Amino acid sequence: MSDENPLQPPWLNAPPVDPYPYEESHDLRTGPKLHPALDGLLPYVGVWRGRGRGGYPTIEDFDYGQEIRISHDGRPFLCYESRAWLLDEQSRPIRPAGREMGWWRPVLAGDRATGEWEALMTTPTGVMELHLGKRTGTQLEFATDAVVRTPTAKEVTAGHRLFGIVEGALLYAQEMAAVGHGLTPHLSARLIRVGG
Ligand code: HEM
Repeated sequence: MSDENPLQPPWLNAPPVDPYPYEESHDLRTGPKLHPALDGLLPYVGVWRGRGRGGYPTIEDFDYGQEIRISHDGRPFLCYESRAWLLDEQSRPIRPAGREMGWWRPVLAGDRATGEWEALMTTPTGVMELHLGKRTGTQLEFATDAVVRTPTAKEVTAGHRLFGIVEGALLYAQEMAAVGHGLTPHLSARLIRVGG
């Protein structure tokens, strides 16, 4: 065992680094060139805003607003960021709701996209879903291969998500198996492009 303090390594005296030197973008007109393996999901890259309706057998139905940003940095994966908030009857915000961060990864054969995708999606409520999916046209269907939860998270055991681009809008429907129920709808929404 070294008696060196791991928080005081000898290289700490090296010069400081410049800010992160690479670009990422949700706008295909700027930033790095989209990796060709992402071409199939090119219409998803952007910032989206819209409304959705949610529910579950155990809770009251609710309306929500949502923003989703799908971006890339030139490498063969997409970054997925979502924030949602609950809406009252006048579409005024009630409170923040689901947030999610994820990575969508095309499965490659050599350099070429196969149409199959992998996704890792994480929530601040302690749930991490690992999805396997397939693209058909601009439609993307994901189903969980595994769900990992922190000890205090709600019991989520499976998920299924369908994404599509319909007349320029992003639509999705999300089902989950949770708190003793099998796969049952939780969310569906329609978002329009507001950036990118
Ligand atoms: C647009 C994003 C989302 C919104 C607006 C949303 C909204 C809600 C609302 C309003 C509830 C009722 C409890 C509460 O008021 O907090 C709820 C419960 C729940 N949501 Fe979501 N949710 C979202 C995303 C997700 C995601 C991504 C997951 C999967 C990990 C998830 C899993 C659950 C679970 C397990 C419950 C608890 C059900 C129960 O205990 O009966 N939600 N959600």
